[in-house]
Amino acid sequence: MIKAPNIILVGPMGAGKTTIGRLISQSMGKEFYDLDKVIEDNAGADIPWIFEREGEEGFRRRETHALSAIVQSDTGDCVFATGGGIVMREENRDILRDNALVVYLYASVAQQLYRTSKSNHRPLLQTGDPKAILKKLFEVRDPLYREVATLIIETDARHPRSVANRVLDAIRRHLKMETTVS
Ligand SMILES: Nc1ncnc2c1ncn2[C@@H]1O[C@H](COP(=O)(O)OP(=O)(O)O)[C@@H](O)[C@H]1O
Ligand SMILES: O=C(O)C1=C[C@@H](OP(=O)(O)O)[C@@H](O)[C@H](O)C1
Ligand SMILES: [Mg+2]
Repeated sequence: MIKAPNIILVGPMGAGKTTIGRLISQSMGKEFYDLDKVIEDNAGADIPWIFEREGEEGFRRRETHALSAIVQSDTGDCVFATGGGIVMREENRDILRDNALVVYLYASVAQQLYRTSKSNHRPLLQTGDPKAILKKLFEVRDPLYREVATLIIETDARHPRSVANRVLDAIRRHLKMETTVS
């Protein structure tokens, strides 16, 4: 069995990072960590509260601290789901590139909008037109997701299980290629 590195999922809000991360961790028999949950556990408060009391800057500081603490200190290889803004800081992008096999879950803005429409747990989408906000974020972040990605998986028009299977197949192909080349 080829020892897989940490698998880290990146992508916009609603791409399915939390959902798919849990599914692939079960299939791979690995621990699953959702970085947003780690941040909330560390803070003893939920993300809307952190944004409210410490601003987005305070949340980003917590996000970088959680990422570096959990990814670099981790002993076994795990599956991590990150928050959609993880790629905004260069130091986060360096940590991702240096410590993981990064999977970019691509979703169109239409799908992002549809999949986030029922949740009010995303502060960035509570203050204005969510479609316009998601579009603007996507223009800035899509190139950054591609910069750190080892693999890119399309999620539109695919059920979570189908996306998870495609992620697993792509990881297996990548790791096999790596061992044959090295
Ligand atoms: N491939 C998919 N097809 C349909 N719905 C999805 C898909 N992936 C995730 N979802 C749904 O979209 C919502 C957001 O998923 P989530 O995993 O929280 O995304 P993220 O962590 O990337 O923001 C959830 O209700 C989830 O069930
Ligand atoms: O895109 C972003 O900046 C954010 C995405 C959220 O995670 P999900 O991508 O899991 O919704 C969460 O980290 C926070 O609300 C900020
Ligand atoms: Mg999530």
